[in-house]
Amino acid sequence: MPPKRKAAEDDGYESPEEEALSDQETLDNLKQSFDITALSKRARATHQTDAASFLFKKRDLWDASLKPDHPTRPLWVDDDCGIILESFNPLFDEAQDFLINIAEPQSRVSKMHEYKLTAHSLFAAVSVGHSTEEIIQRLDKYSKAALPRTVLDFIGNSTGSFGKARIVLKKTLSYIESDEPAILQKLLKDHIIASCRADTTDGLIKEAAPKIGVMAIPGTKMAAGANQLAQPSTEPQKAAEEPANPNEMIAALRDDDDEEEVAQVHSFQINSEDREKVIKRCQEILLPLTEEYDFNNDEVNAKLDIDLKPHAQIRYYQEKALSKMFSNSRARSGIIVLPCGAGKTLVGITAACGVKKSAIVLCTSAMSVVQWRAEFIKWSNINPDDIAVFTSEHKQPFKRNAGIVISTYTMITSKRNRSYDSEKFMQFIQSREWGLLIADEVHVVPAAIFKKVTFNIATHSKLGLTATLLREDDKIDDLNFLIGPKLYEANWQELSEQGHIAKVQCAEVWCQMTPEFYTEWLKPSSVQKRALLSVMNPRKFQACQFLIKYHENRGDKIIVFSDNVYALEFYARKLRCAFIYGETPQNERMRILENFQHNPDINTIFLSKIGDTSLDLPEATCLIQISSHYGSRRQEAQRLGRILRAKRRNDEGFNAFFYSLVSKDTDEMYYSSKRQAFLVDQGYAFKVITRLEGLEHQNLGLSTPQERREVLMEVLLAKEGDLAEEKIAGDMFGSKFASTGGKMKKKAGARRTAGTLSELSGGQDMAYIEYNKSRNKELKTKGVKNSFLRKIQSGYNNQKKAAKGD
Ligand SMILES: Nc1ncnc2c1ncn2[C@@H]1O[C@H](COP(=O)(O)OP(=O)(O)OP(=O)(O)O)[C@@H](O)[C@H]1O
Repeated sequence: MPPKRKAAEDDGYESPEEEALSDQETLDNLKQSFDITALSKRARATHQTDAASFLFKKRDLWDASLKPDHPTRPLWVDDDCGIILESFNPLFDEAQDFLINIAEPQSRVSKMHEYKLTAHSLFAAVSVGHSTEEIIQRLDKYSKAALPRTVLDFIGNSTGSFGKARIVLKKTLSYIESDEPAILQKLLKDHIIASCRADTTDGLIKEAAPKIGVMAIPGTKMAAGANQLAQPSTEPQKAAEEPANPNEMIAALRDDDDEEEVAQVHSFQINSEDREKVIKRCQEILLPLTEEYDFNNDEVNAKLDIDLKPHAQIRYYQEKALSKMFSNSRARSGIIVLPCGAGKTLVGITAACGVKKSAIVLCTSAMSVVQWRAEFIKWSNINPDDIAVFTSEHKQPFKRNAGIVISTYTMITSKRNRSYDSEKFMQFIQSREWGLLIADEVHVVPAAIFKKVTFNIATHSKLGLTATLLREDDKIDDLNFLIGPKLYEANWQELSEQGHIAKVQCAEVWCQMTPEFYTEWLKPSSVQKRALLSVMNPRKFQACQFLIKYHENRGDKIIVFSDNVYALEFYARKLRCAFIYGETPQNERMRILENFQHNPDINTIFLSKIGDTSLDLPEATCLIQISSHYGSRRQEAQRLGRILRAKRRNDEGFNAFFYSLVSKDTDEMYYSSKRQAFLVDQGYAFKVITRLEGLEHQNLGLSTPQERREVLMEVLLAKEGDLAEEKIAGDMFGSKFASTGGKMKKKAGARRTAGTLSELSGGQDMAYIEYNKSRNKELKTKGVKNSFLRKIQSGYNNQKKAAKGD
């Protein structure tokens, strides 16, 4: 055996010699690597000060540059712009608040969070007011080691060119605006941009810059605007939880007014029809424009009479997200990422109340359109007649000068077979300017579709809403250009700890295939046939029936999801439950959903993938997935979202349950771990249940060989149509994903631990997280009614005062 290297040279990575270790040694080493005491011993032997640093590749570099007080600092930055943040560090909260502004969260498991600095994240950082110096200075403050040269260069190069110029509409005319005239001169040297110039001014247009709104005021308790970030609070979490007194904030603004000099802003006008061309060109020459709407000064478009109702109190994270959009009394286009059920709809409605101009909301399905309309009426004082719904069933525009249109991407973009009424409605949309476009579930919208949307809708600002900025086809970056940068992304675990979304126990239940089904599965056949055999596995059926009984007895309301409609119908009929899929008429859907919500005898419903998104069923507390779409992380997260909004989430010890039933030794196992990757990155752990205790003593369906053979025969005789993916009218994106065949970006696999059902449901040593009820109450009672909107307005009033020279 070759001599082993000395411990002092051991860098934690295998050398060829080490690969030759005997099996026993490898096993011992493996055991050791999971033993924290052994890790510490090993670290001491190699003269290291902590247990983990030797695990990182760049140890030598970090050894040389580690700061003397590094244990008190919360993060590591590697030279590929990766950042690892310790969530147990006392500076965690403020470091996290900062990182969320400048970097992309990659993974946020319980002890370590991973971020990455990207050109887009730095662009977003600059667009919400961070300077290059501030980013470097704060990153250095939190870093355990000196920042690598490559990182400094990357930040310098990216921020040096990003966000320096913006495209704004003033009185419906388009301007390129900047605080630095040199930037505009540089742009005008480009012949394409120069050819799009519309004004004949000699030089540049110069005017007083608008006052920065309340989000940028030092000492503001709530907002996470630029200045607040520049001067971090020592109690960031507290700051987030306690809504500020609006009067104090307005006073702070006034004090501020007296001291500051009036800054200048420079601009030149471009032809409105050349907007896209200029935006594209600026991206090509690495001077991308931010897009902002000066809605307060838009006197051309009619004002929309809309405000939040007094009972609407936006939560701190919703306000944080919105403050990124409205931080200088203008509406900045971009994307807000909040977990499913965290209230993206109210964020969109609040944005519409802030802009107070006609707005258009685009959703992925007609069902979401209905829900958006209901939410507008619930949360805002808008006159219902000012909301026009544009779907295949409704095509009546609003009558007054300003209003809201709610529609689907399909209605706006598909030209084929448009009826006369649809054509008329489209003309209505195309003939006017919109203050705000809200793009719901924006991650599913293909770039080509979104281009059609922007072509059809002349809008001053765009707000994209999503829970998972994830696409299996890796085209997510397109959104940065089509809508704008990501403005905010919330932390799922934090919101669930605070009771805004439910705490969920996730489990993967392995179901052995019955011999006769597995024999068929092993035979050469189509992917779809094998998939159907896996879903229709009688043991999976029994597991599903058992879990339904178990959870109904606990008082849960259960949604069973199946992508495969054949299986959906079979399971639902056999278990005498209602089911909804694409072809279920709207009124029947509503009847089933209403019964599920209010009828104590209807506790389980079956849904096809039409229920994946936007379905607001706060009664649901348990979710069972029997068939799903390949390895789609997006679908897994969205399905989980159906129970994150559980009404009972603040009951003491309450947990929602998410089960994925997987037929053992089939493709389902592979896809299941892929699907879980995103949720694992959000800090969820999946337990694997290999045996459902008590299942054998239950009187379950498909228990006789005769019954099982019959089902097998049915499956084998299933027609092509029964195997095919469900096509949903209005869901133009589902088929797109089918074409990816479940292929996806390489991502970390799921973290799985062994477990039993009783452990999950609290029978054994499950550690329930007790929701802090009083804190949630406190959040509610201390919320300042419509304070956010008042702040937008107060920022504007101060701006007007400044302009008048008050
Ligand atoms: N500030 C708030 N105060 C009270 N209830 C709220 C607030 N924000 C959201 N909710 C409620 O939370 C639930 C979930 O909100 P919503 O449907 O907007 O979630 P979502 O983020 O759009 O989810 P999904 O991505 O799954 O569509 C709704 O019942 C909504 O009324």
